[in-house]
Amino acid sequence: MEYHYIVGVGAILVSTLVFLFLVYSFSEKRKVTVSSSIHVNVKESSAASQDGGAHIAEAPGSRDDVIIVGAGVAGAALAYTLGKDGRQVHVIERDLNQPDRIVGELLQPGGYLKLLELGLQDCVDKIDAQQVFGYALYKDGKNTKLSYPLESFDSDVSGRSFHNGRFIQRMREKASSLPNVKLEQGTVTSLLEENGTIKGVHYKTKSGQEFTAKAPLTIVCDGCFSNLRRSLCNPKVEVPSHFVGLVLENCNLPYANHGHVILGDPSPILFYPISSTEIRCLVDVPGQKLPSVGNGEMAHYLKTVVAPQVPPELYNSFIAAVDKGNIRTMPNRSMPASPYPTPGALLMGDAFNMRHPLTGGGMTVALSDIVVLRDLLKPLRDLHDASALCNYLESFYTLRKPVASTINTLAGALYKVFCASPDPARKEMRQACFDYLSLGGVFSNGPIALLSGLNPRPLSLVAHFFAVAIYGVGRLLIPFPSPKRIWIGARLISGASGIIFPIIKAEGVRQMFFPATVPAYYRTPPIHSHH
Ligand SMILES: Cc1cc2nc3c(=O)[nH]c(=O)nc-3n(C[C@H](O)[C@H](O)[C@H](O)COP(=O)(O)OP(=O)(O)OC[C@H]3O[C@@H](n4cnc5c(N)ncnc54)[C@H](O)[C@@H]3O)c2cc1C
Repeated sequence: MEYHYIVGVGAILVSTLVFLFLVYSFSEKRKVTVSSSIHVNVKESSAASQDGGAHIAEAPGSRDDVIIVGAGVAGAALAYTLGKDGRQVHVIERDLNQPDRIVGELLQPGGYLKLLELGLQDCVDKIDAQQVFGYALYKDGKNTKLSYPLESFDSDVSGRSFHNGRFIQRMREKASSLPNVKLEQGTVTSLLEENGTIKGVHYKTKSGQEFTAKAPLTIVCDGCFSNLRRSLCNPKVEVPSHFVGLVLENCNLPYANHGHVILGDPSPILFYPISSTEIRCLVDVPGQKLPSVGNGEMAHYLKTVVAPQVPPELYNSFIAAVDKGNIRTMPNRSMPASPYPTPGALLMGDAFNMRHPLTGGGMTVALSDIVVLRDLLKPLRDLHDASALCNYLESFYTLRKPVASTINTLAGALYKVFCASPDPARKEMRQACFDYLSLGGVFSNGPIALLSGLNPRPLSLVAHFFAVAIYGVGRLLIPFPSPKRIWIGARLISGASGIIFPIIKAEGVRQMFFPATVPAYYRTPPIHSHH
């Protein structure tokens, strides 16, 4: 064990030094320019303004400061936050009934800290939410427990898992309890654009009536299937896999109040509690195509391929859940943030940025972004000077990066490492990752602090990622390196680089590692805003 520790510590040191050197030389060579120009995709959004003619009624009482499209996790939290800061907020949500979905059920402790900062922590009360204290990781019949480093926090600080719809309903109620927040049911059909500035939205109520709502700032939070983001960003969506969701009843998790990740074949299987009596199981199915639920292929797949890999304590409940037949699926989408800063509008939540849900990071990123935006908007009394505001808010894209890019990169990289592969180098990397985390101490605390959002630092992420790779190589080469082992080791390192560097590149090297060198970082609030 001691020898493993020494290899591990050496691996961390070497990886940090090598990475610092690489980043330094990369950033010297490549001057990444962050465009400060205002880019509006006029073609797409002008269609919106054309039909914004006289036949559509203007919503009554439109003295709103902010329109929020969508009252999901991001929209509801944002509505409360801006409402509390005294803004007149108009939220338009397609369906105000309690959602029933398999997404957004595990809030990492870092996300809970953001709820605290926003004063929304009571939204996880009274919904039978379960505290989560860490993860259990399973591979080939072995398992290891990874606790969140929560020692220095109050006892209420932990992860929370719950029914997503209950959580959202609590946040919607809380937002609409503020007199200056108006929550309305309606479907936003398009953005209202005039000369490159977004002035509001067109929306339809359930009865088919069409309205226009106007406000100096429109924040689009219409979620992962966003229809409205097209004119506000360059959406490059990838769908590496799907999650298949089941609810297990009448069983206990091997580690109570922990998430369980099975490093399965072909890819990971997750379990976590969503109430005092229910356990969510999410089975990752790689690729674009899913076995059909309708014709029984999915049940067959779950019983023959997945069930044998489920921990024995959960096996019977897993089979019972498949037999019961309430099988839900969702695409696992990932999309780096790539906004066109547009006067009068902003994207937030999944409409803006997505990452693989393996690490349960989506809500934490959304809530963390809301804190950044709230702090930026706070000094502004008036939001009417759209272009000055847009210019100022470009700093948002850099200020959010340390947290968002760490969580995003970890999700993408961990998903790749955790998938089974016939390639011996990838197999070594996966095993090295499991063994590295099993070492405990700094080897598990560092990565779990990243995953939980408690300490999301990009440099720490890269250091641990390459430490895992170097640890894997060290074990291959010590004590007897053979040519074959050297070859596998070299492929392991190149494979690891091939996983993480493209993700970091998409996140933006400079914004991620040197945010203070991005000019927009220093934008100050516009001074003269006219009323
Ligand atoms: C399978 C899966 C599992 C996940 N698990 C987790 C997890 O455990 N932990 C975690 O932190 N994250 C998880 N995520 C990610 C998380 O669900 C999202 O990051 C989060 O829900 C984003 O919030 P949002 O407000 O952007 O979108 P949503 O919560 O989806 O809200 C969007 C809202 O907009 C409304 N809307 C859409 N279009 C319109 C329109 N035109 N007009 C009006 N309203 C509209 C919708 O009705 C909806 O209420 C998971 C994602 C997936 C796919």
